Amino acid sequence: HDISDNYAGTPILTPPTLQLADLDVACPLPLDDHPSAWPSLGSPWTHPPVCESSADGTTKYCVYTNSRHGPRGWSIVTTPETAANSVWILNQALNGTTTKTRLPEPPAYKMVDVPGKGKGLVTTRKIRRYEEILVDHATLMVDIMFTTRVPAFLGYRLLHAAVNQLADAESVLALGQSNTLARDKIENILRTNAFNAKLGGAPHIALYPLVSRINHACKANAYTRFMPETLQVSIRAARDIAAGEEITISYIPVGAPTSERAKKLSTWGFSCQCSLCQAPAEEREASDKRLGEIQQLRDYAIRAFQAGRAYQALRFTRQVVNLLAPEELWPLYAEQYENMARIFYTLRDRANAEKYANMALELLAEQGHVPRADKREVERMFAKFEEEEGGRY
Ligand SMILES: C[S@@+](CC[C@H](N)C(=O)[O-])C[C@H]1O[C@@H](n2cnc3c(N)ncnc32)[C@H](O)[C@@H]1O
Repeated sequence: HDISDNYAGTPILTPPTLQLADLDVACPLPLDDHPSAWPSLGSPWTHPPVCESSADGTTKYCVYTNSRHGPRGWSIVTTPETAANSVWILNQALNGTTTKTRLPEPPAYKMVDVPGKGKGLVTTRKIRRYEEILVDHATLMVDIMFTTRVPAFLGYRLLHAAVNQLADAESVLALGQSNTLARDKIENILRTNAFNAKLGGAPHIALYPLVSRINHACKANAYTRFMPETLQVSIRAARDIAAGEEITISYIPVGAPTSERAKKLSTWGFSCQCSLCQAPAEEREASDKRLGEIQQLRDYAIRAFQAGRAYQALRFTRQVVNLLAPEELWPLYAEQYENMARIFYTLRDRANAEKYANMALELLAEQGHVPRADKREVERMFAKFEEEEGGRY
């Protein structure tokens, strides 16, 4: 167990994992491209599946499309089993779950050309901290194993079918393509824009065409939140955002110094034009020094905690908290408060454990990660500590 492994710690864009709940629904039988399988009465899919086999012949991967799902249609490239296990998403939509988020009209954002970055989204009015700016649907999802197991030229055929069968293929085809490794247009679009996600318990990549227009910043003013029950992604403001300001998210976990950031961002094939990456050398050095110190103290705190030196862990964690504000590391507060709660909990200091658990939960609730901060959520957090640290002290 790792002290940083808590539910505040979801990285901002190194795309978080969407874990679909094990729902108790009747599973349709896996459907593939066998001639007897289509037309299929009452099929959840609007097109007959198109399939290819893995190079070793052991696994079939198919394209499944429901062109009426969401604003642009939904295509998945996956195994017949995962597709069968994912039909409940479509049922959820029919039940109205997906449409319950009503965002104010007109939208609070618009797409513009941003010098040096291609397209980007800017706000059309002032946005309050934690306010929801937009909600987007997964439009294309691809099993990660498919990308390595099916021979490339056959794989590209399926990817193109998956996009062409969408109601709005253009929303995908028009996306940025800045990856240097890709040999195919859709592969490039996926490499430039997709998030990691889980579908039916299996790792997939997922494309959210509107979210994909949001550029990266090291001190981002917005963050992503996943809604596993609908596979939607919501973008919320991390701080107050002025009208006309560009909306940004961090593509990598926050808090890394310049050289580490450059290395992580190099997979997107761009040299970062965010304010911190472009800051004068002295400013960048000062920031790197603080970020290095924070990284080190977070590490010390974990090690002290794991070695049973709780008071030392507490001291390091307090120092971390004091260093977060100058670097605008807002996403890390809830995580650090939760760590404080965890340490006090293992020290059997119930009053302080509750105080910090509440501080963490209030932030998480405000940010939309948990439904509310109340006694039940505090008890859930403590039960998690008990499970993870039980018997350690
Ligand atoms: C997910 S897309 C973002 C939207 C993209 N600008 C577009 O025109 O569709 C990622 C690509 O945007 C560009 N980009 C994103 N953030 C950037 C930044 N901070 N500086 C420069 N380019 C950036 C890079 O080309 C990157 O590969």
